[in-house]
Amino acid sequence: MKQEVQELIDQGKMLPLMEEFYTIQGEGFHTGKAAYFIRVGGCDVGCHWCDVKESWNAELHPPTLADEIVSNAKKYSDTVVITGGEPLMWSMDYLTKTLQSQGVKTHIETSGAYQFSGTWDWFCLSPKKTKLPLDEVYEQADELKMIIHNKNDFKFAEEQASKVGKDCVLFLQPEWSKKEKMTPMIVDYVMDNPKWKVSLQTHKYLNIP
Ligand SMILES: C[S@@+](CC[C@H](N)C(=O)[O-])C[C@H]1O[C@@H](n2cnc3c(N)ncnc32)[C@H](O)[C@@H]1O
Ligand SMILES: Nc1nc2[nH]cc(C(=O)O)c2c(=O)[nH]1
Ligand code: SF4
Ligand SMILES: [Mg+2]
Repeated sequence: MKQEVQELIDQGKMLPLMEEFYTIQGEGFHTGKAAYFIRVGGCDVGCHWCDVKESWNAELHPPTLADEIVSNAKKYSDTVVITGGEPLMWSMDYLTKTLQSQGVKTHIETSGAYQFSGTWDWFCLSPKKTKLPLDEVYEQADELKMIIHNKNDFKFAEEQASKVGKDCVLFLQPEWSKKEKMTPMIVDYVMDNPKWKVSLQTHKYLNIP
């Protein structure tokens, strides 16, 4: 890669952009809210059930100027969701400051496995067993969204819930390929443990991005 491009990436002024789209937030606390999604490439957390494996190899996604991403995003929405891939693999400071300076709210979807950066109006933390969140990240979480793929994941969810702040909203979300089996178990679990809420990937039911 050219040195100038690498420098801009290091400064967070360029990011490997996989896709951007205006849709409805399908999951978690802000379900149902219109938002512009920015999907940044690169992830090595390695979830075997990941629903965007095409995002993993950052080299497949062209380095794109953050200023261009911002000027495009604000045409669509006053709320941007930055996801991936794993957005915290990259410095989010410049992108989020620029969005906020133009009156756009910044939301993130992250595993928390990389160094914290960015200024966030909403921080959704979705921890993974293969690469746990860094200690510094738990206190940032406005929302904890645990994916339930099998029964053992309830225990992991409780362990992770003990690490976030008391105002963090707690969600259990069925892993999509196991939803027929796990959703009824999540429903029972939430009725028995009402500090949790159910989150569904509603965009997949609606057949929207
Ligand atoms: C694709 S990830 C990208 C952001 C970040 N890498 C993360 O995992 O939080 C976006 C959200 O989708 C969730 N997710 C990914 N694959 C899923 C699946 N098969 N079923 C349910 N949720 C899934 C993740 O846990 C995360 O909350
Ligand atoms: N509609 C919609 N809502 C989402 N919420 C989180 C998503 C993600 O992939 O991060 C996502 C997504 O891909 N589409
Ligand atoms: S951390 Fe997120 S993007 Fe990375 S593999 Fe897991 S679900 Fe996919
Ligand atoms: Mg998704």
